[in-house]
Amino acid sequence: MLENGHWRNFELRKHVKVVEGKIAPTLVLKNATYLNMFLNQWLTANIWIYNERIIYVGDKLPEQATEVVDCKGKYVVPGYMEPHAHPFQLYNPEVLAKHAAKFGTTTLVNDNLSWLFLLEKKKAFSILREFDKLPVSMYWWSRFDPQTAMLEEDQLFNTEDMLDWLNHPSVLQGGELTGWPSLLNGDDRLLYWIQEMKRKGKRVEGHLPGASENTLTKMKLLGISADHESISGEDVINRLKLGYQVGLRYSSIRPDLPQLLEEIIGAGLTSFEQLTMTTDGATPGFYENGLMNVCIEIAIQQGVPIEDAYRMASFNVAKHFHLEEQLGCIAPGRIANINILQAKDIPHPESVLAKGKWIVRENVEQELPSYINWEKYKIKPLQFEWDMDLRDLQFSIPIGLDMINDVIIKPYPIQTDITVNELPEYRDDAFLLLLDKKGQWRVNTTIRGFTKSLGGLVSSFSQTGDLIFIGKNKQDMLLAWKRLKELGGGIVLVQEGEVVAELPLLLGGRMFAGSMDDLIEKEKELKAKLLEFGYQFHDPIYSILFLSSTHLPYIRITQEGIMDIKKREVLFPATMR
Ligand SMILES: Nc1ncnc2[nH]cnc12
Repeated sequence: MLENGHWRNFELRKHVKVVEGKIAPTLVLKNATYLNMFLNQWLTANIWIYNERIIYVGDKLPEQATEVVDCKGKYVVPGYMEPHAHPFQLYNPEVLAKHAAKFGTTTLVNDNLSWLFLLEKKKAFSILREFDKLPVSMYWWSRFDPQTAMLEEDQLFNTEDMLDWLNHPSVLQGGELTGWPSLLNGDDRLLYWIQEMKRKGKRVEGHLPGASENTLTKMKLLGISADHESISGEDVINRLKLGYQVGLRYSSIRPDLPQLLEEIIGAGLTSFEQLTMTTDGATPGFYENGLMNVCIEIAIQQGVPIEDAYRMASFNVAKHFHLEEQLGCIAPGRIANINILQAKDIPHPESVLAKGKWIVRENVEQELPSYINWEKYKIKPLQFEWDMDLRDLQFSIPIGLDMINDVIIKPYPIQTDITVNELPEYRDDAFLLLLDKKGQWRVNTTIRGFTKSLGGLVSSFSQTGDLIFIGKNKQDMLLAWKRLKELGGGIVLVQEGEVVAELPLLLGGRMFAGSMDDLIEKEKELKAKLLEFGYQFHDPIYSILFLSSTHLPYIRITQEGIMDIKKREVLFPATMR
């Protein structure tokens, strides 16, 4: 069995016997025109697979094989790799992996932040092992900071645990480093973690939107390997120049890939070796047609040479993470993650193999079992042993949160009377409350731009797992809370005393327990309702998630209180209940 990308000695001996004709391959892809990454050419060969591994690629055919598939006239490429997944965006990592695999993305390199909030370290490591059983290759990051102001940050981020995380064989990178300002300001603990990561030969991902040449240079000196925050061709080229690996983003909040490619190609760039593409944790609806297959299609359309388009979503990713002996190419010894295409320039595979297992076969999806027993990890519907009431809905502070776009928020002086039970529709303000999931504290303010008329929203999906309430009407907000408790977590919308939309998140209050297709439908309904009630932007799920995210400007609502991001100062502390 494949464990962390390695096989046991006796299995390696067996693999050699397959080449010697003493053991039959489990699958042979005959007459396959495949993209050879080392020659950067399409070659024709027979690809022998034994269980999870590619054993032989060449002219010979075995005397026997369990299964032979004739690939004449087809094109065969390595399974696609998403280098930068946030696998907890309403979906859960298992469901995301299965969905991605249907479209040919069979490796995900995943954010670990939600594990830190959901499970203590031992349990988290145990669930990571369970993820090794998926046919999709699942790797992880090790975050260095919670990207919010937390009351008990040291419990999640301390050197002892960090060293265990960065030593973990499934962990390929540190970061993404959203807390880079404190690194620049002299945080030597952070620098130590980064250096340890680099000593292990692993990468460190930056998070450097808008960084100047000066900042990019300093971050390189401090150990940052890569960055995916470019929003212009110039950003991309500035990063490439300094030796960064650059991720071109195509996500629900920043679908920049087409423009980035147009600009870098326009600027004369002809080498794509240092580039990857990422969907950066898009919200479910954005994934309707897949992940990296969609990015490759865009790259081809924008004029990237076809071979480079595939490389950006496979071999370049593997090389960046030092995985090229295992993934990202079709050659002996690699994990059998392989896509079969009907044409070179159509990256949407008609057949997908992951660890040698059919995920899709001639456009027919294969049934996959459930691999993760969430109950075992006590990741289940939320239960609240406390209640809330009108006393929690007291608003008096003078500063509110003004949404500039999906994720940028500025402070504003509140000029509306917010001591009332219902805020009038002709004022933009809505009540905003962050309520401790354990019922100990609360932070009350207002928000502009999220809704014009919605009575009440509650969400247990949030950065820290605490509850976010937004609404115009206190009774509707209380009813939303009541429904959330009945459901055991999720997002609930109430209008004039009626629940008008709900999205149950029964796995720890932050992840959907059903299929990706159902989730996509539910998210669409929720979004349509929010637009109806005057949500002004594109991605309400991200707006909710990032309300507490201190890596974004200018003001946030956190466990500590209302925070001024630039000054790193709590403007109005949380109230004890
Ligand atoms: N920093 C971040 N945290 C969580 N989800 C994200 N999606 C994109 N960036 C993210």
